[in-house]
Amino acid sequence: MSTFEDFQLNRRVQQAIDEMGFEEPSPIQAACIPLVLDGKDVIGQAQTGTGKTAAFGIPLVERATSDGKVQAIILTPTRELAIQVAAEIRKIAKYKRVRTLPIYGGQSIGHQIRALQQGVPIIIGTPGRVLDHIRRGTLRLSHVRTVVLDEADEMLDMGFIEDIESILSETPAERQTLLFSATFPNEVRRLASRYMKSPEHVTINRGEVTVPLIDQVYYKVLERSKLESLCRVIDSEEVSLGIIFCRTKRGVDELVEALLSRGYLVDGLHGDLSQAQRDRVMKKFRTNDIELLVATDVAARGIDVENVTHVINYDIPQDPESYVHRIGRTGRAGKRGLAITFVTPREFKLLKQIERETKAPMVAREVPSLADVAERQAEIWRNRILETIHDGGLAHYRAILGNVVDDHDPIDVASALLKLASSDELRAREEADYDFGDTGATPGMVRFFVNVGRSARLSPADLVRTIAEEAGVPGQAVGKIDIFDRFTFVEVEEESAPFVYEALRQSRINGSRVNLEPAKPRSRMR
Ligand SMILES: Nc1ncnc2c1ncn2[C@@H]1O[C@H](COP(=O)(O)OP(=O)(O)OP(=O)(O)O)[C@@H](O)[C@H]1O
Ligand SMILES: [Mg+2]
Repeated sequence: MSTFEDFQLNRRVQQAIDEMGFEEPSPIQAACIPLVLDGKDVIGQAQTGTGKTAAFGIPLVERATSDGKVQAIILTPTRELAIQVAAEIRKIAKYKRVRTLPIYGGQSIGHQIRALQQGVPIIIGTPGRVLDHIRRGTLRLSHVRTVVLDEADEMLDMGFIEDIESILSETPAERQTLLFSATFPNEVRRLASRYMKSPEHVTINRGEVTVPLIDQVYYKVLERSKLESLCRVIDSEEVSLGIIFCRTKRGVDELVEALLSRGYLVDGLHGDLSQAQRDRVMKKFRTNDIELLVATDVAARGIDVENVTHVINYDIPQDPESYVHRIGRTGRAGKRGLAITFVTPREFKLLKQIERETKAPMVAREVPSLADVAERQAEIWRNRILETIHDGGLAHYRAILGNVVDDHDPIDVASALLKLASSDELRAREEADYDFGDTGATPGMVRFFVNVGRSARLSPADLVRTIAEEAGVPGQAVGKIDIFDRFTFVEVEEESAPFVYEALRQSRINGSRVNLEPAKPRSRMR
């Protein structure tokens, strides 16, 4: 096992690394730091969250001198990543006092020009803005010794390749070129040789591209019940910090709206927002002022936020690479995480392809019923209570309780406090927001119109039993059944009606589609 001392770094660089709390180099750092210090070209591949930034950042800072010229340029695919990489390198450079500067679109160019005039040895930028400065003559790369492409496979992909080539052509031919990513499709490796001189290939994650600390599960969902499924999944998980990925910007906006109106602490991130908005959202997420970040793939690569517990692919990613990077926003730097993927019937093939290519099995899970969610929330609260008792320090609160406990049953007192603390999260199920109106049923019952495809071929008795099973309610809760011609009606006890409704509103029995809706009184054919 190596230590950072083995690299015999400048005392002030070592001091900064110590202060960052890095005790020993991660495998990619152990392998790459000596090579980069040596001036070699490197293609570095290691799993998400394993310290690739410092693997190039440390040697760049170590080698930087103060001659007022740009010595190193790091290119990233997104503005957020440029900002983050700049922040990490600034920490490494804290005592050696090497200047760094992020330059990216959406930020005042004048401000960047003034900063560049001060002479900055390490620049971190997005390709578009870097090219902009080159064309204005405000950024000269003729003394660059090292170019880093972070998320290299993405940078050498269609959307960026021309810009990258233009930028590289501004740098000296004898420069050092470094490529880093968690994924390197073969065609990218081949392409990369055009820009590099006999590169060293460092691959840490042999065989497995995803991080073993990330548990991976999937839920089969129907397109139209996705939102409901998402809420149930979130409610039955203890999500302290999560990222939800959507395919489109519009999808992000719509989901943010829907989740906000249901009381979740969320905000959205995508490329159509102003830079000020993007900065504000990222800041809220990093400081845990929101619990859920809904984002497009703009947040899929490189973003490092501490303690992200869950990544949810609300829309399944379009290729295995995107999957690897998205789920890699959790399970970073040795922590555990859970990756959840929603898959609709049409997308099932894609899921299997992702599973095959990442060689990481995903475990199937059932979307929890409302009863499951209620039980999970009760369990979460019970655990919170036990932890609070265990942590102690309750004397102050005991004093506040005063003689309330003398005059009232302590269980009543505790229950009242739970009601207050859970701010209605645990409200009784019969109080839930289900008003089926007058369905013309026997008192105490709700009458549903059931539409079952013919191919299901169920006898009335079987239908009643199947409905109860699907909804997870007692058999006797689903009562009388009337069949008039093609129309089937069932009566369900009021208390069980929401479960039956939620479970069978749209589902399948024996492979045949079922549709259930509250009956209208006049359709009661007596
Ligand atoms: N040697 C180390 N010891 C402890 N923590 C480290 C070490 N190196 C890096 N880290 C921390 O680990 C986290 C992940 O690092 P980083 O963002 O560089 O990962 P990455 O490999 O670039 O991931 P991705 O592929 O997602 O971009 C960061 O918070 C970083 O500060
Ligand atoms: Mg990274």
